[in-house]
Amino acid sequence: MALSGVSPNRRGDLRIHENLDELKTDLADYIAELSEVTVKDRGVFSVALSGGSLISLMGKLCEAPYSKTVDWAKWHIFWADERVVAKTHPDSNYKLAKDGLFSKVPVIPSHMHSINDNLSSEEAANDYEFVIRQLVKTRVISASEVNDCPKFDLILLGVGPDGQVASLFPEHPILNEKDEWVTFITNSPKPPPERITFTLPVINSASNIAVVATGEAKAEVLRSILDDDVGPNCPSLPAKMVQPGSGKLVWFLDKDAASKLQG
Ligand SMILES: O=C(O)[C@H](O)[C@@H](O)[C@H](O)[C@H](O)COP(=O)(O)O
Repeated sequence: MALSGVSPNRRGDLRIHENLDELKTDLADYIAELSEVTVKDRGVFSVALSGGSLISLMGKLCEAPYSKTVDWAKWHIFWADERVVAKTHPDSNYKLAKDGLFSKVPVIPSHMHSINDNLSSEEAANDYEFVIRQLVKTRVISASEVNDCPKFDLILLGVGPDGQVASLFPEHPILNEKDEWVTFITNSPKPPPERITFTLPVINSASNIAVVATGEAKAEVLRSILDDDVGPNCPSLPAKMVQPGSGKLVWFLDKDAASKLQG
């Protein structure tokens, strides 16, 4: 595997790549392997995605060998955050993932669990939580052994330059949400304003979390998130609050994004 560095970090494993091509290959290998192991174990693979650059960075999954070797029919796809717009709108994370990935591989359309785009933000969040609850009952999504949360097999996240993950933004009161699985915001600092998002307890209950960040514009915030010496000064960076209970956390970075990390 062409990596310039794989090192354990107190916030998870850091995989730092020489260039985007290496990162894309490593990310595709990682997802394909988790899919294989999980399908063998549970018969399904529940994966939740964000939007942004993550989707194009996952693009190799649609190429050989992954396009043929991954058991796409066993995937159940969710959105860790979604913009409350029509599914056909250019801002839709569902549309981004469908156009960029899932229209190119044989996933089962009914396994793409997108939000109901006919509802208000609040209703869409409640409805999405209900959908997830039903799928926990039928074991499509596992249940956490330690709390009342769903346990997704894999949650894939990007990071904003402000330390945002999913649609959890710095200083926002929903960072303290403990009871809901899915919540909503109507004042996102990044447009569009209306979004639904998984809450931190749901993200942190996943079996595996992969955070993917590339480019120099992310270097400063990644230092605040990952380096121990700057830790205490930035307590409310959402990406820093991604700390799985018993699951595994892996950071996929390119060398520009990792350029300010000290340790
Ligand atoms: O809907 C969204 O806005 C995304 O889900 C968001 O959480 C994204 O992942 C980050 O903002 C990073 O985006 P980039 O990788 O494009 O910088």
